[in-house]
Amino acid sequence: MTPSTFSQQLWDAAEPIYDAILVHPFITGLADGTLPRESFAYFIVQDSHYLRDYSRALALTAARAHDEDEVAMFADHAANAIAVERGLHAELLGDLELTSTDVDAAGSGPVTTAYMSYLTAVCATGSYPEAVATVLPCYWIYRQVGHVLEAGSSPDPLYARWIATYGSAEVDAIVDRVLSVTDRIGSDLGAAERERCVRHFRTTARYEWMFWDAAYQRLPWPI
Ligand SMILES: Cc1ncc(C[n+]2csc(CCO)c2C)c(N)n1
Repeated sequence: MTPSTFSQQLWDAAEPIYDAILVHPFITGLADGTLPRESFAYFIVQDSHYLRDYSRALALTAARAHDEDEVAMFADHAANAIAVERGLHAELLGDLELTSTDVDAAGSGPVTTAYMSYLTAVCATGSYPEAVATVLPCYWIYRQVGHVLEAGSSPDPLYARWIATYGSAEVDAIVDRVLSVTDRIGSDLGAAERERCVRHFRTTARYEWMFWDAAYQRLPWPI
């Protein structure tokens, strides 16, 4: 069956990846509280690096938009990603007894670097629809994962606090807006560009799985 909307077409292309994320031991460990603290710390440290560059990718996306509401929306989300990095992350790092010096000393890991590089490359050199498709899994997968986790929260108060951020109604409204932009763009895309968008979406959805997996393993650079 042909998907009814562009966002549905994108989601269909990445659904097996999303299903794999839900059963990944990082996610099940957050939910039942068995995730080792060291893996969560790796995640928060890497996410601090990620959010700095994700924010810049959103600013590049904003610069490519033509509709001024969309310019304002992506620019606002770019500023918000920095605010999260400064607020929630600083607080969680404090609870983990880590500082911004530790974040800088750890540097960006192999998966973080690959994911950030891909985001930056597409948002800087691709079309506006390609940029939107590339940044979308970050929003959408976190909202869906947030909802699944929110249903049972976590016996660990630190993990419960993190879960509450992404399972919120505020995140729902943000993602709904981005999805309606995606569907608007999709209505007049040619087949070749549509296919490029599907590939970008699938690639960054894969990076989302790899990001959880790297944190679970505390993956170092191999050399
Ligand atoms: C690896 C990784 N992927 C997605 C998010 C979630 N996220 C980051 S910024 C944003 C909205 C725009 O400000 C959302 C939903 C994350 N934190 N880390």
